[in-house]
This record gives sequence, structure tokens and C-alpha cells, in this order.
Amino acid sequence: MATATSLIETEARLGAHNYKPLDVVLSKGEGVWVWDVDGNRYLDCLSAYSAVNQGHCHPRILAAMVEQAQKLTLTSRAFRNDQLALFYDEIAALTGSHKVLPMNSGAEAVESAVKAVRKWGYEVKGVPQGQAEIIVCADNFHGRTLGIVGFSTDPDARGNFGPFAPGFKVVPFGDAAAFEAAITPNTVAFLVEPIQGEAGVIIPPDGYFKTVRALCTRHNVTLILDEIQTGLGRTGKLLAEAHEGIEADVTLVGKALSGGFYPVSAVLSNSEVLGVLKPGQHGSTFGGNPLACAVARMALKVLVDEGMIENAQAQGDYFQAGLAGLRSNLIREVRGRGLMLAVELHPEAGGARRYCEALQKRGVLAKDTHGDTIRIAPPLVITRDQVDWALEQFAAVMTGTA
Ligand SMILES: Cc1ncc(COP(=O)(O)O)c(C=O)c1O
Repeated sequence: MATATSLIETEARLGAHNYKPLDVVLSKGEGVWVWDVDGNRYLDCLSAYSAVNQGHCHPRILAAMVEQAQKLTLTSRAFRNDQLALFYDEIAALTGSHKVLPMNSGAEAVESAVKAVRKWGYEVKGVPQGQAEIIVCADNFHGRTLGIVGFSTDPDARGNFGPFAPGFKVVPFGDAAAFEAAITPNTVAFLVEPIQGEAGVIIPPDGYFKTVRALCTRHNVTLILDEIQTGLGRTGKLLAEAHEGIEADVTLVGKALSGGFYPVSAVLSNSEVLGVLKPGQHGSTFGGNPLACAVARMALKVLVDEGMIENAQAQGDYFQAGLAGLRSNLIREVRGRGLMLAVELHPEAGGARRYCEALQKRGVLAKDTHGDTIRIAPPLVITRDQVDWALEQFAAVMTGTA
């Protein structure tokens, strides 16, 4: 029988070494809990980077998936399928969007938006051919495809993968004046995360997005919010833009749209941007397939009608206050919104990884980011008792009683 050790060895031997996972081999999940192959239980404080907002193996999403899998899974877009229009209808109504482009991964949604907005720039805004510019932020994370890493500022993401596509300008995140200074008549879009997730849960200053929104409107620049991580309840609102009191022109969602079951992402647009795509100009074999659409429809439904978004706000506030109240001289800052939380440690703490390993030993799985930060993003179904239990484990690890 395969043991945890033998499975880890096989992975090390045959897998590309592009990840450095914690040494825990998971084989089962339910709600906020996951179990390893030896039967040890852990509270999942990562949710597959916010893709399992609805909790592991949610029974209603599972049932929707099984039901659809027994009927029809894939048609390609050469034919229509009944689930697609229903998905369009439901996600458009929920998010107030006018057009929807279904894709698979988050990175594909980003790439699709970049393509669409450039085309919009040439055909609608009148930008001279080949001159379209997109403004992005330093420390952005929008995925791992070649197009996307070309405008990343992370040396690991870019290193030795070039040459990259031109047409991107980088400005500091949270600095509206720098954004304004970077706008030219050829600027077609500003692509930005409402809260920078992979950068370590970085929240921009109050009012930043209101100013950015006004600048985009004034200069006819498409505001593309990448809500692939922040969206679908994670921050305590359906979309994080609601915290800022603004509306993006294009919104990207993914991750939790899958309920953790089947990859699905979407470009949502309330401007004419998606209207520029004509038959033959963009597509995907699996994008908009009936299985993905059925899963996404139920993933959205359970988020809303099981009160998960409100729970994210309530438990997120409680969790954050509990973390902030830990008497630990290791902790430099606790920050976050809803259940998108981070504990940043002082550099002298010796890095976040060792504390994630200590938490693992106590039955909590969290993720280190950028050396000194522990990211905490449990499924949105977490209860107050479970938060209390998690806080006890954090207290033990962070205050040296571990
Ligand atoms: C903000 C953001 N955009 C895009 C992506 C890429 O999504 P995917 O890994 O599904 O391609 C991620 C993934 O972490 C993300 O956090």
C-alpha cells in the first residue's frame, strides 16, 4: 500500500519541481476539514488559494456535478448546450454584468480580457495599430501563462522565460497619482487586483479605487478588476469592488466559481469590451462546457443561499481580531478583509514557513508567502467554534507555547 513517504518520494522523482508543498498528503475533505492518507485531520486555512470557498466536497455541488456528468459533459462551442445560457443568465443577474465569456482557468480569463481590451482599443477607442498599452501594478499576480508572466514584477515568475510581449506599463499598487501619470491616449486598460493576494494580502489605501475609477472614466480606460481570488465571497462581499463602492468595466472571476470541483472562470463585462469578439477570434474547447456550467451555477447558488458571504464577513472580522489580539512578539502586522487574512512576521522571526510547519503539526494548514507572511483563507463555511480552535493553535505556535 502506498504510504505518505512513498507518495512523496514518487512525486519528488517524477514530478517537475515547480512547487514546494508542505509534506502532507491529503486524500479526503469535507467542509473546512481535510484528512491525510494516515487519517490525520486538518483545518484547511488555504482553501486551494480561495478556490474552495464553499467548503470541500460540498454535497449540493457534488450532486449537481454528478447529475450533469450523467447527462452531458462536453459539446465544444460548435454546438449549443442547455447549461450555458442558464449559467450566463444567473451569473449576469448576480453580478450585474451585460456580457459573459466563460473560460477554464483564472489565467485564461486574464489572457482573454487582455486580448479583448486590446481589440477594443483599436476598434472602438481608435488607438493606432500595435500601440495599445495596458497598465498593471508592481507585485501583481494574475497567473502563470507566458503573456501574464511577461508583465509580472516577480523575478521567479519571469526569470529566463522571455522574450515577453510588449505593451504593459507597471505602476506602484495603491498610488493613484502614479497611475494617472502613466495614462496616455494609447492606454486601453488598467488591470489590477482589488487586494493583492499573492503579494501578501495587500490592501490599498482608502479612496484609491474611487480615484482610479474616476480616472478610468475620464480617460476612457477600461478598468479590469481581477477578482479571481478576492471574488465570490472571500472578502465578505460577493465582489471586493463593493468594499470600494465602485464598479469595474470588466471583472474576472475563477477559482471558487468551480466550487473546488471543475475548473471554470469567466470574464464579466458591463461595457462594450466583450462585444468586439467575433466568431473565430477567441475560444476554448472546454470553456462553457455543460459540466462546468452546471457546477458553476450550483457553486454560485450555495454561496448566496447558504449565507456564506455574510459568514465570511462575520468570521473574518472575528478571526482577524483574534489574530490581532495574540500576544506575540513575532507578529509585525495582521491584515485582511473578510476571510482573506494575513499575518506578517518580523524578519527576525526566521520566515513564515517554519510556523506553517508548526501549525501543520497542530492540525492547521496555512501557507507562507514571500518569506515572512502567513496567509489564512479558510472555506467560507467556517464556524465561530472552528475559528476559536484555529486561534488556539495560532496562539500556541506564535507565542512559543507550541
Ligand atoms: C488574482 C489572481 N489572478 C489570477 C490567478 C490565476 O488563476 P489560475 O491559477 O486559475 O490560472 C490567480 C491565482 O492564484 C490569482 O490569485
